[in-house]
Amino acid sequence: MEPLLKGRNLVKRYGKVTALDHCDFDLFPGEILAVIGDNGAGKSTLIKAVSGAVVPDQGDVYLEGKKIHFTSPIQAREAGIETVYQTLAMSPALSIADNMFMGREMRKPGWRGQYLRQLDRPAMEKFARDKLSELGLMTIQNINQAVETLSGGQRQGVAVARAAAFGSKVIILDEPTAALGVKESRKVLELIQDVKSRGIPIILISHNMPHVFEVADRIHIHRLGKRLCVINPKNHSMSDAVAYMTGAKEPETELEAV
Ligand SMILES: Nc1ncnc2c1ncn2[C@@H]1O[C@H](COP(=O)(O)OP(=O)(O)OP(=O)(O)O)[C@@H](O)[C@H]1O
Repeated sequence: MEPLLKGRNLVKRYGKVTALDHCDFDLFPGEILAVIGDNGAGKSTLIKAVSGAVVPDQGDVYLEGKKIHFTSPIQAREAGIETVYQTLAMSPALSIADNMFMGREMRKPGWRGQYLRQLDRPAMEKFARDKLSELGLMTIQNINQAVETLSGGQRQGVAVARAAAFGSKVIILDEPTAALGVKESRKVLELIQDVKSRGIPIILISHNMPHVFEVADRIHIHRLGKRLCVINPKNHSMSDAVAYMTGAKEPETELEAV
């Protein structure tokens, strides 16, 4: 099977620091791929390099087999790759519906939308409500509620719903459960499974091994700027994964147990 998103020989240097050191990457259709690694291993840089937030110094990125050259995250978004960063990039004072759109607002039909740029609020609210209910997030009662009044888990839910609404090909989640409690993390993990069941592959960066082992189909282990190996969580323990990550143990082959 051909990877949906593929990176080959990616290099990114920041001065003397090599954040990506001839790194390969593969995401296959329909899978949840976790990316794990120690602090500073280069996980965020890798994800940025495949989603247009960083332009690699060397190497190639392919989407559906075609070479791509994203020079901004907007281009990646337009190609169907949505990223939810840890910081969420939401406007707390704006409503849930407004946050769902952020730069992709729906305009009224006809001249009022085209010339006066008037927003089609009822259509936007319906779209936001539909997307949240598709992902089982209808505990949120009021779509016009400001995002700052939501709990951490609900906010993360809105961010994932936004990504799922617009990310037609790939969704990238950077530490989606890092700031959440047990119950809220559970909801986000369920959301991730829901998105997968709708056929959209997910890249999940996380330091939380139980969460990674619960949802991932494959685990890309990153060390010193490159892919060390890819493991199948069914055939490896969490302590194996941590040992590979930290260098306490070496895998037998790069694509071990894919
Ligand atoms: N914009 C930048 N300028 C300079 N150095 C950077 C920049 N971004 C990342 N780096 C460096 O590149 C290396 C890899 O960083 P990166 O954030 O990709 O790691 P990470 O695996 O995501 O780490 P963490 O788990 O701590 O978030 C680090 O040494 C980091 O200091």
